[in-house]
Amino acid sequence: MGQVRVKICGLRTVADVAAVAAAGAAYAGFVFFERSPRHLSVAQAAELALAAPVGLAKVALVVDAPDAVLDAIVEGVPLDMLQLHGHETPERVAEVRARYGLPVMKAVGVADEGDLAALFDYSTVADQILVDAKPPKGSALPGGNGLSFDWRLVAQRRWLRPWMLAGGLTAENVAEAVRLTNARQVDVSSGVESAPGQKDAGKIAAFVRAAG
Ligand SMILES: O=C(O)c1ccccc1NCC(=O)[C@H](O)[C@H](O)COP(=O)(O)O
Repeated sequence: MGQVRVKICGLRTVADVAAVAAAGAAYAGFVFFERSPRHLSVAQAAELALAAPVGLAKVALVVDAPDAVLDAIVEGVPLDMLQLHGHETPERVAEVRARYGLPVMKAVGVADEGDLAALFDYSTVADQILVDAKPPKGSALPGGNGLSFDWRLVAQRRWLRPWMLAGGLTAENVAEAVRLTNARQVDVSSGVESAPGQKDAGKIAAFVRAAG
């Protein structure tokens, strides 16, 4: 594993999990959002999670999920972290942490300076922060859109909790993103795909190498 910890999000097959593990990524992300081409059922995610080697952290991504949905995911899938990728309030983040006893990563969309205060607010309650590009208005997906934001907005910033940089990262630009922001963790989905929802083992390996 390199110095920068990598999360590959939106895995759909056991072969994806094997590719992520072989590349040396730290986290594997499973998406539970029906409109996404990366959506998994609880049974599908359980199969992938059970195929993950020790040391690869398994993250379940949900969007404004009610307790009943989270209950089913947490009961059915062996997990290491929950990622909240909707409009969950800081109070909801605290509630989810307390209810499930799992670390919670809150995704925060960034487009301009005005979005930075939310990063601080969530860093007081979440275990980690995912600093992602804000989805364009009317976008079908709250994340996984392959769009970057201006990395200079978060360059060299510090928050109270560990954070990951996301949004439009690829093997070609991740080293520059890390250099500019000093991110110690990065997250990618569409940048390691050959088509929406189709992970590419070669792109995964190249991305993890390039992240450093
Ligand atoms: O990936 C999805 O389909 C998705 C659906 C609903 C909410 C969030 C989603 N992805 C979130 C992620 O963690 C992505 O890895 C992150 O937004 C970066 O995506 P990309 O710009 O495609 O690398």
